[in-house]
Amino acid sequence: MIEPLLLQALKGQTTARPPVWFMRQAGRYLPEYRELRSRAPDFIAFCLNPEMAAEATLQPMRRYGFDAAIVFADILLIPQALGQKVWFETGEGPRLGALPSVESMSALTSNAGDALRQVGETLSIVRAQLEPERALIGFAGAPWTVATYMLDGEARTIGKGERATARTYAYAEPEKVDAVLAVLVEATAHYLKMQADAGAQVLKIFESWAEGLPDDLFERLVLKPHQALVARVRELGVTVPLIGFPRGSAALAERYAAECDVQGVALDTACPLAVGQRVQAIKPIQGALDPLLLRVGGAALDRRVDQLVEAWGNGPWIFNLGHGILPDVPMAHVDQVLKRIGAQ
Ligand SMILES: Cc1c2[nH]c(c1CCC(=O)O)Cc1[nH]c(c(CCC(=O)O)c1C)Cc1[nH]c(c(CCC(=O)O)c1C)Cc1[nH]c(c(C)c1CCC(=O)O)C2
Repeated sequence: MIEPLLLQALKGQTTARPPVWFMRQAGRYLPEYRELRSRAPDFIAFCLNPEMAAEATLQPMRRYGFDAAIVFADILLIPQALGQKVWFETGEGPRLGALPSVESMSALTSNAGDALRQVGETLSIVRAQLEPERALIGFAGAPWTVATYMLDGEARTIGKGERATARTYAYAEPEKVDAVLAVLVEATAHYLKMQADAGAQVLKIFESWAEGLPDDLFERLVLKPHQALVARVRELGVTVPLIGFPRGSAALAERYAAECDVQGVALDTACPLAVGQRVQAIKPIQGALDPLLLRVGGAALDRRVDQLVEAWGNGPWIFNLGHGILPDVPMAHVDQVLKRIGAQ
C-alpha cells in the first residue's frame, strides 16, 4: 500500500518533494464550485448535504490532483450543533444569534459528533472515491476561534483581526469565557472523533484568531485549550495525526510546537522562514505561501516557492498557503505552483 505523502511528512519523514494542498482549495475561484454553490442558497445546508459537500471536496482534487483533500464543511457548524443560530449573509460573512447558556450547551457536547454526522457521511463518500495515495483531512475550529464568533453577538467585530469583543470578555468575564472554551473542547473532541471514525486520516485544528494575543492570553485561550482538546481526542480513542494552526502567532510558534502534543504545526504567511526552521526542528511544519502571490503569478510566485523549498525542503514539511486561497486567483497559478514543486 502506498502511504500518502502527507502522512509520511507528519511522521517526521523528509519526502522527496513536499506534499501539497491548499487551505480553502474548494471554493469560489473554481467555476465548478460556483456552479454547485449556486444550487445551494443556504451555506450551512450546503455543508450538511453529504453529496454536495463531497462533490465540493473532490472538485479541486480532480482539477489539480492535490496530495490531500479537506472535507468541505465549516468551523461554524459547532455553534449550530450547540444550539446557537448561525447563518451567512452574502458579502457579509457569518452571523450568529444569541449565545445559549453554558448549561444548555454543556448538555449537547457529547452529541456534537452525532448532530453533525452528515460531515461524517461526506468523509465516507470522499474516501471511497479518493485514490489511496491521497490523504483525507477532517477539521474543526479551535475553541478560542469558534468562541470569538460565538461571543461576538451584536458587536459585529467579526472578521476583524482584533477580535475585540471576545478578547474584552476574556478579561472582564473570565469564568464565563473559560466555561465556553471548556464546552467547545468537549464538543469539538466528539466532533473530531466522529470524523476520524468516518475516514479522516488527519485532523486539523484551525485557530484562525491566535493573532494579537498577549502571551498570558495565548497561554490561556490557545495553548491550554489545544492541550485539553488533544488529550480529550486521544482519550476518546482517536489515533490519527493532528495538525495545529495557531495563525498569527509566529513569535510563540516554537513554544506551541514544544508544548502542544499535535503532530504538525501549520504556519501562516507572516511566519519568518528562520522561525519555521526552528519549529521544524521540533516537529513537522505546514505552510506558508502568501495567498496574494497566487493572484500575482509569474516570476514573483516562482521565486517565493523556491525560497520556501530552500528553507524548509530539507525537513518534514507540507506545502500550503499561509491562509486560505482567495476567490479571485487565476486557476493557472495553482498549476504553476504544483509544477514548480514537482507535484504535477
Ligand atoms: C474562520 C473560518 C471559517 N471557516 C473556516 C475558518 C478557518 C480558516 C480560515 O481562517 O479561513 C474553515 C473552512 N471553511 C471552509 C473550509 C472548507 C475546506 C477547504 O477547502 O479548506 C474550511 C477549512 C469552507 C468555506 N467557508 C466559507 C466559504 C465561502 C462561502 C461561499 O461559498 O459562499 C467556504 C468555501 C464561509 C466562511 N466561513 C467562515 C468565514 C469567515 C466565512 C466567510 C468568508 C468567506 O466568504 O470567504 C468561518
